[in-house]
Amino acid sequence: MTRLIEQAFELAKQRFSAIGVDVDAAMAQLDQLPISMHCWQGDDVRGFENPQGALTGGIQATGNYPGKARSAAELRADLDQAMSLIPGPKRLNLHAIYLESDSPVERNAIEPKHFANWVEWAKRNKLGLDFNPTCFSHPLSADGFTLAHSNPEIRQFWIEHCQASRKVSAWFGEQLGTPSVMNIWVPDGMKDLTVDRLAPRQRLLNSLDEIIKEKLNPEHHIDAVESKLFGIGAESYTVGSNEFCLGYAASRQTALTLDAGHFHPTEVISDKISTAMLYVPRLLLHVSRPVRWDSDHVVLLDDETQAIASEIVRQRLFDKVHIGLDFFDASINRIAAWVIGTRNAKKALLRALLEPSDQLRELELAGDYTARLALLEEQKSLPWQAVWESYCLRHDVPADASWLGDVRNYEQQILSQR
Ligand SMILES: C[C@H](O)[C@H](O)[C@@H](O)C(=O)CO
Ligand SMILES: [Mn+2]
Repeated sequence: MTRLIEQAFELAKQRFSAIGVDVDAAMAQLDQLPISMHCWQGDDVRGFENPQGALTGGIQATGNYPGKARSAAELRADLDQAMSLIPGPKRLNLHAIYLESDSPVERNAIEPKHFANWVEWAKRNKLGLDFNPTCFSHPLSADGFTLAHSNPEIRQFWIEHCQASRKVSAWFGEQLGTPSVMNIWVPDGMKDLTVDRLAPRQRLLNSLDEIIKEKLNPEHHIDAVESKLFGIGAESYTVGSNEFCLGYAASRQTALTLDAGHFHPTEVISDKISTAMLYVPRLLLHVSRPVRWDSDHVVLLDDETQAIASEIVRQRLFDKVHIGLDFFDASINRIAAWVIGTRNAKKALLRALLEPSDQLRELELAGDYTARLALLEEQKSLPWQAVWESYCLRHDVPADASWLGDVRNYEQQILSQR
């Protein structure tokens, strides 16, 4: 098998070289593009603060596949398993509710020490960490408002949670030598007709200003804000809309988070990257798959995932776009969900890196749209898969679907005992 893969790779290399693509350079670039895997796929966004509590905030993990992680140690073991089947660099994106403590800790009192095991694990596995305050699944978010709440005490509680989260995030960056991107997403919104659409937005803006006012070292911590169109129970009005977050990120020069599931069904974030990059210093992507709505299905190697990857590569946005995933599927093996989604995101990046972008750009500039379309379509069937398989072998992970056997074994031996 290995010999066949290497032979196919050598032939593929020649085919790509014939269209001016340096395969070794493409693979080297892929090695510089970590994907931040989201911890919350492993336990249906429950966390370890109050795992029995309800998941609120208008998001939902549907399905009841057995074997979800019940503790941070189990979640780390599951991540180890998933990561061993995904080639190349990875990061982990943590939510505040994944803290570890012997006694209850209020959200506004979280500290770096509550995440010490995660940092140790990340060091051992040479991973960067990213972070998120958790502004949902809590009694003080029960009426659908947090940072935009009309009650100043509740608002202050969430401001303090986000401020405490920034300290945790900056500590991750300092400990691991790579900045932690901290994404602020709030579920604030209204189910029905909303009379005052301005005041909550004014309050959210003031809260965010309060949160980011302490300057932190950008080598350790990056602030990002994530917009949304609607959530379950917040169908009519979302305080942190796209316009709100784009305006906020542009005026405060924070990063902007674009989630593939947070727009109208025919809108795509691949087309938003180039606009946003004109106004904000950085982007965080939540690569996801909406099916009819923000359903957070496992990422496929589909047209939009490819378009997102192509946009990053064509515009050489390697240092400005942070790639994260955001899906939570509880209807299939959760580890397989991570592996499928992350491998697909990486395949899309590799395919984008194997594109003769300069040639295509020249054709476009010359107005030769016929050749542009012809080459774009022909390149889809170039032997990128041979390069992918060789890339997997170099990283000592299964090149083909045989990774599923590893997941099945783990399921039998570990998950079935939970
Ligand atoms: C759990 C995440 O913070 C959440 O999915 C958020 O990023 C989001 O996309 C909400 O719809
Ligand atoms: Mn998201």
